[in-house]
Amino acid sequence: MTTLDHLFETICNRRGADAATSWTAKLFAKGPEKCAEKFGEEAIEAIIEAVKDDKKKLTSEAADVIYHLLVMLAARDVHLDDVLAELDQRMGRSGIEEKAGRGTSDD
Ligand SMILES: N=c1c2ncn([C@@H]3O[C@H](COP(=O)(O)OP(=O)(O)OP(=O)(O)O)[C@@H](O)[C@H]3O)c2ncn1[C@@H]1O[C@H](COP(=O)(O)O)[C@@H](O)[C@H]1O
Repeated sequence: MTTLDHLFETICNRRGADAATSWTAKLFAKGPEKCAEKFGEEAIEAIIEAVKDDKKKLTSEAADVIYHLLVMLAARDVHLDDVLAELDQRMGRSGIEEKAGRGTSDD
């Protein structure tokens, strides 16, 4: 399982969790619109660091962007696998080929 797969699974498992102890559950409780807004904010923060050419902060902000992208997708019931399949299709390759490369334990 890749880092992205693992993170997406963790995020999905936070549905209905205690918002007092889980940031993800807190975001889900605020609704998909708030999740989308938060993703936008994080994207802007990443843009700022890219423009400043602060590689360390850009790396950190990029991680925030990816996390909040996955929360936004989950909030609208869009699965990460479907996004990855779309990317595979654009590269003219099959998802099976990619999965084999990822060394998933479930196949
Ligand atoms: N990758 C992340 C991650 N990246 C960022 N964040 C949180 O996203 C928040 C966004 O940062 P902000 O500076 O905008 O926070 P803030 O100012 O308090 O937000 P506002 O109240 O102003 O909206 C921070 O509180 C971070 O903790 C994350 N929270 C969780 N994860 C992952 O999700 C998993 C589950 O987390 P919980 O749901 O908290 O259990 C964790 O194990 C991590 O792997």
